[in-house]
Amino acid sequence: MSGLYVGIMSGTSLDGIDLVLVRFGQSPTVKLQPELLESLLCPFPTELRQQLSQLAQSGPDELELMGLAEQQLAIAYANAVKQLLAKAKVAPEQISAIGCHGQTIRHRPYAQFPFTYQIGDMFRLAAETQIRVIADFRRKDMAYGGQGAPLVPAFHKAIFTKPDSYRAILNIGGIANVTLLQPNRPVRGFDTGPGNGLMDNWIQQQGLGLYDKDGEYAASGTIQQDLLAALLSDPYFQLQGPKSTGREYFNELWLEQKLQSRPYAPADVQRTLTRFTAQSIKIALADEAIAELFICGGGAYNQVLVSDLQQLFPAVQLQQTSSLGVKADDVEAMAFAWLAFAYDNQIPGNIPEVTGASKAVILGVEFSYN
Ligand SMILES: Nc1ncnc2c1ncn2[C@@H]1O[C@H](COP(=O)(O)OP(=O)(O)OP(=O)(O)O)[C@@H](O)[C@H]1O
Ligand SMILES: CC(=O)N[C@H]1[C@@H]2OC[C@@H](O2)[C@@H](O)[C@@H]1O[C@H](C)C(=O)O
Repeated sequence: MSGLYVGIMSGTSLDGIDLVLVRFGQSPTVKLQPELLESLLCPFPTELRQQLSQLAQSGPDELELMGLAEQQLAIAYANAVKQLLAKAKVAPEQISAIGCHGQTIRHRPYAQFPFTYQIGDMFRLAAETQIRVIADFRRKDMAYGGQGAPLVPAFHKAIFTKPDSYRAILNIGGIANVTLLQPNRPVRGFDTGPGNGLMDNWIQQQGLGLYDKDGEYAASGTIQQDLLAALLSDPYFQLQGPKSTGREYFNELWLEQKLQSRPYAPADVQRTLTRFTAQSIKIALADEAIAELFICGGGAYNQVLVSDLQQLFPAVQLQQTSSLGVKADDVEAMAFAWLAFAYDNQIPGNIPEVTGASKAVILGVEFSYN
C-alpha cells in the first residue's frame, strides 16, 4: 500500500464536499504525522443540496428520492476526487483507498431501535474512480450499543494529543462536537448541539445567502435573552455524554417552536443563535479544566461566534487547529482518510468511552472496483 489516502466528508451543513489527499506513515506503530498533499471544497449543486436537505426530514416518496440522491451524490463525490487528483497530479492507482463518510440523512441514536443512515452509492464511487472505497463507518459501532458518533475523537487522539496538557478539540460544523484529550484519562467526546446549522437555516430564510459570512449579519443584531433562555431550555443540553444529535432534531421546525411567532428582528435572531451555539458549548464544558481549546470546522471562521466563545472561556487559550498544523476545514475529511487507513491497518476506529459502544472495533466496509 502506498499510504496515500483520499478523505471525503460531506457534513450536516450541506455546504459541499470537503476532500483531502493525505499520506500516512507506513507503520501504524510509528507516531502518526499525516502529510497533507492537497485539499478541495466542492460546493453541492443547488438541486442536490435541496434534495439532501429534504431527506433529512420525513416527507413523501422518500425511497425514490433517496435512491436518486444516492447516485447523484456518488457522481458528485467521484467528480470531486478526479478534480483533487488532477490538482495534485496523482494517478488513481497510486491511492491506497478513499475513506468516505457519505451523507447522513437520518441519525436516531435514541429511537426504540437506534439507527443511523449515511447515503451515497459507494460501488459507483469505486467504479467511477477506479479506487477502492472504505465507507459505512458508523453502523458497526451502533451494533455494539454505541451512538455511532462522534467518530473523529479517535483521529484527534492520534494526532493532537499532548501528554502534559488538557486539550479540547471543538468542531463547529452544522452540529458541533468536542473531543476532550485530558492527560491520564480515557478520551471523551460528544455532540454539544447545534453548530452553524440553525444560523445557516435562518440567514437562508431571510434570503441573505447560504451562511453568515464572518458573522457579519449577527454582528448587526442584539442578543435577545428570553429567546436565548428558551433555546437553552432544551433537555439535550442537560444530558451527559455519550450523546449525539443531528439536523433531524435541531432544525427549522425546532427553531420555529422556540420562536413562538414572537416578532424578533431577524438580525437579533441571528445574533442570538450565534450566542446560543457558544453558550451551549460552554454549558457542556463548564466542569472541564481545559487549558487549550482548538477550533475546527467552518464555525472557526465566524468571528462573532469565536469572540463569544473567547468571552465565555476567559481562562482558556482559544486557537484554530491550524496552529497544530491542520487547517480548520481539513480536519474532518482527514479523519475519514485516517479511518480508511485504520481499517487497512486493523486499528479500531471508535472509542467506547465516546460513543458508548461495548467495545472498540474496526470500522468500515470495503467497496472494491474489480
Ligand atoms: N467565513 C465564514 N464565516 C462564517 N461561517 C462560515 C464561514 N465559512 C464557513 N462557515 C460555516 O461553516 C459551515 C460549514 O462547516 P463544515 O464544513 O465544518 O460543516 P459540515 O462538515 O457540513 O458539518 P458537520 O461537522 O456537522 O458534519 C457553513 O455552512 C457556514 O455556516
Ligand atoms: C451522524 C452524523 O453524521 N454525525 C456528525 C454530525 O456532524 C458533527 C457531529 O454531528 C458529529 O457527531 C458527526 O460527524 C463527525 C464527523 C463525527 O462523527 O465525529
